[in-house]
Amino acid sequence: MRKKIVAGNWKMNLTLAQGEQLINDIVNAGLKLEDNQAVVIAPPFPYLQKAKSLTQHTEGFFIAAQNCAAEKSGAYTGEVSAEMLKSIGVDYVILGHSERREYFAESNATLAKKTDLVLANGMKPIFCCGEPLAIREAGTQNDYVAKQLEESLYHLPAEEFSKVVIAYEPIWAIGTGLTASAQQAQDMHAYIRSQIAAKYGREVAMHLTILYGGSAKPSNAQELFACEDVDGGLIGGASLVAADFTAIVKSF
Ligand SMILES: O=C[C@H](O)COP(=O)(O)O
Repeated sequence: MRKKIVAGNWKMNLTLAQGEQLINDIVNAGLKLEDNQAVVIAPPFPYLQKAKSLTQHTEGFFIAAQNCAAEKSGAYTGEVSAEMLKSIGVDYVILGHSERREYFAESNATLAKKTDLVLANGMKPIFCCGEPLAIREAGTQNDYVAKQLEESLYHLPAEEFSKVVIAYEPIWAIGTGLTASAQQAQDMHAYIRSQIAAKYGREVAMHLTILYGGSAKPSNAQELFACEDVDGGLIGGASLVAADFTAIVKSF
């Protein structure tokens, strides 16, 4: 059975005290997760260890970093390496979020390097892809996303690729209140799965977890998660409110 994930990407929000409160509220919400369901919390770097210690005894909870360096180690002031993240117990690393691509000029080639480092350190990448509005309006979103996957991931052998989680996040839906319709999400997720099947075979594609991200909230999560190829969500704004985030988790 495919792994289902609801991941909360806090982005650059909350103080440590607020984050601690939020995690405690989520952990104590009495969520009943099935064996194939996971909750992933992605706080800012300084809170990762705290987040780990608050969640490590709760079944089905994991921690993600929001980014990592493209180099292994050395004179890169301000950077955080994959090895460092592994050493503090991080499970997943979000890579290629559209905000990183746009504001920090992360290219598909850079993301290929980051993906390799995350995998080499025994963690799982949550690899983000998705098109801007102009591409969606031009109707070329499939080609755009296919290129992102090809240039950052297709160098991986099947065994390594199988550890990757993909998050489809149409940029026009992120933080805008404009959610992709369940049909738009399903169409893209099915397309991604078909591309992966063509590259890595049906078995790998059927086991691939593909998350949807972009203004997901309690009122639309159920409809989105009911889609055959949508295996959960990467949640931004709604992950900062315990009641909203837990309601989304309950929509599995
Ligand atoms: O990583 C999360 C996505 O960017 C979605 O953010 P959002 O739920 O605030 O639209």
